[in-house]
Amino acid sequence: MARDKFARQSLGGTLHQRIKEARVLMVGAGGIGCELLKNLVLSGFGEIHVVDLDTIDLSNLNRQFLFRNEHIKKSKALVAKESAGRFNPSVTIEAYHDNIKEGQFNVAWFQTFSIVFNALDNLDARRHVNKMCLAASVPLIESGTTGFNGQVQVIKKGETECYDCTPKETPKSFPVCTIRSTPSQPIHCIVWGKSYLFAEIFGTSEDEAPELDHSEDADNANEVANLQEEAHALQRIRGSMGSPLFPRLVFDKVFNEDIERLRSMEDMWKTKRPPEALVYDQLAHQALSVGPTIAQQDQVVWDVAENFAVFVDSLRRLSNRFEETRASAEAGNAAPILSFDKDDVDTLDFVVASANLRSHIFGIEMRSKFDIKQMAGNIIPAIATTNAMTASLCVLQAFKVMREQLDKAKMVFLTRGTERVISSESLRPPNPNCATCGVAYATLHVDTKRAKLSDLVEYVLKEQLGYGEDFSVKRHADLLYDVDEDVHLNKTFEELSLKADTFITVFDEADENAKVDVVFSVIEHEFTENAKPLRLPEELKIAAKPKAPASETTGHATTNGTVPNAISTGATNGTTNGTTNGATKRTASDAGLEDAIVRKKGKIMEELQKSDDIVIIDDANDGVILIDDD
Ligand SMILES: Nc1ncnc2c1ncn2[C@@H]1O[C@H](COP(=O)(O)OP(=O)(O)OP(=O)(O)O)[C@@H](O)[C@H]1O
Ligand SMILES: [Zn+2]
Repeated sequence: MARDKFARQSLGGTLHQRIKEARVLMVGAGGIGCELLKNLVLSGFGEIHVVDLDTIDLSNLNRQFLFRNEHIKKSKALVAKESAGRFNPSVTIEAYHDNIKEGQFNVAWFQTFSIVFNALDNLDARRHVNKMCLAASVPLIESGTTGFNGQVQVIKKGETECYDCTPKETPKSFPVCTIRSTPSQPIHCIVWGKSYLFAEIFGTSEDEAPELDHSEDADNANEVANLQEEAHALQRIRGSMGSPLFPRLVFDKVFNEDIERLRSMEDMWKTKRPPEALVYDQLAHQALSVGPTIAQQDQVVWDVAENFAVFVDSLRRLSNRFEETRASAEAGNAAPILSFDKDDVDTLDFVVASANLRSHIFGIEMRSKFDIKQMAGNIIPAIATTNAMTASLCVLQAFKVMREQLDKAKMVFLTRGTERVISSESLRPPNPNCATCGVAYATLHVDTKRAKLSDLVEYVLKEQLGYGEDFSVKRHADLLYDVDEDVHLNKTFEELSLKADTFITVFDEADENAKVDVVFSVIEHEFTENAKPLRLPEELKIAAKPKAPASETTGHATTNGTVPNAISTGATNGTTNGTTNGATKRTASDAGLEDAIVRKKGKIMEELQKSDDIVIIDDANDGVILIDDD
């Protein structure tokens, strides 16, 4: 019996053949990627390319099941290829231990794929692949999970929303004054412990902390100046590290002196409870009865004396480590710096105790070490089941794209706590004002040694594409040309470093009928000597910019930078989406099922017609699986 008999029966002859001939790209071989690669291999996708820049970590093993203990520190992409390859020897897997943003993965390379799968964990890489798929006109299946939530989005140039069509939330940050002067929640005190106190004593200065938002500094200039002075004073105390007085000096500064100064600013506390400074000697006395194992009790909330004991002890542990690094720095190594790491118990204990002491001062609820570890490490637990379900939904959506049934493809959500675990929404059309997909993509063949910017401006843009006088040409934010900036016109592409795979964007600034922005990707090309040294390889028709303002997006896709993708619990809208009433089922011929099987399945198909839920039927007799997720 042919190995792929059941796959063929389940998928239908046409789709099965397409899958076999497909060349697909999977970016990211982590939590979703491992599951997805297994699914792709077992579904019989003919050629799968896997890109991942990372190596395997111990913490990946609980859910990234293509990896085992012996693979730690090895390339994720290469090990994933090795492990998944064994599931189906007729599938070819190519692995790249590299960043997808590298130049070798250019538009021409993306164009060689039938479909691309994103299994990434960050906005930047996701946005990059989104743009490359638009430029290469390849469909993209975007996915992400966070805890129990998952999401799959089908993106096709010109037909659906792209990843950038709905704005994504940037990582959470807090105004400096909230963290340094007026905390009101445990997270404010945790960020203070981690990004201010720990950083000032053992690391680099707080200015570099991503959690701190300095945009309101100008409005609070006086207080910001005071806070800077406090930080400098703390750095002076850092000089006495190693002395037995060090814990007392730090404690008195941040939990007493600075608090008394804040408390004296009466205006600040008219509507809030003023902070209450702590006294070192009092707590030192109470802490005498605290047991030595308190720091190991991570599920209980420690009282003030217990937090004090852990504060002093972790400060001592960290100071010793710092001194050791300083000694080796003097021996010629890098300057001593410790960084916060949720898995480094000394740094975690210090942040937990400092945050809780500060919470106590401001009348904020204290938290357990376990909770603070999650919050300080921005940890949302990754759940293997969510990854597995999301990866399978990616493949089901890919089937629709490959059947050329984009109208049936859906944005799919996984949520917990709602009536339906899986819900879906129709794909939306592109947002005409999207800066990523509301533009035209084109390639430009160029002999970069001979072609000048003037060839692009005069010959291609004005003569061939009909641009007027008001337009500008940029590479990222660098202005190369506009009507007032013509200094580069006589320079060659090479002189302007416009090498292969560079993107050049042309912005039409005409008052009337302006064209949409065009993104050209430069492709190095050889021309005969007399020919123009650059040309458009294909005819390019550029649409006019839309006139109406963008319609309000309802913002179902929100992302929080650390969270892998466009997910927010409240927004997945589980119960109202994903109605499947009236969904048409695959016909027998479409499915390509053999006659006998169709007869056998007649009853099941009838059942399917009645059902309005996702159905997966496994027939134990002949192994046929009918999957319907319309
Ligand atoms: N620019 C990039 N190029 C290639 N691979 C990338 C890029 N950015 C992220 N990745 C990969 O995407 C994968 C995402 O997987 P996942 O979200 O499970 O993260 P993880 O690092 O494996 O786990 P965790 O972050 O939970 O410890 C990772 O393996 C990561 O290396
Ligand atoms: Zn878009």
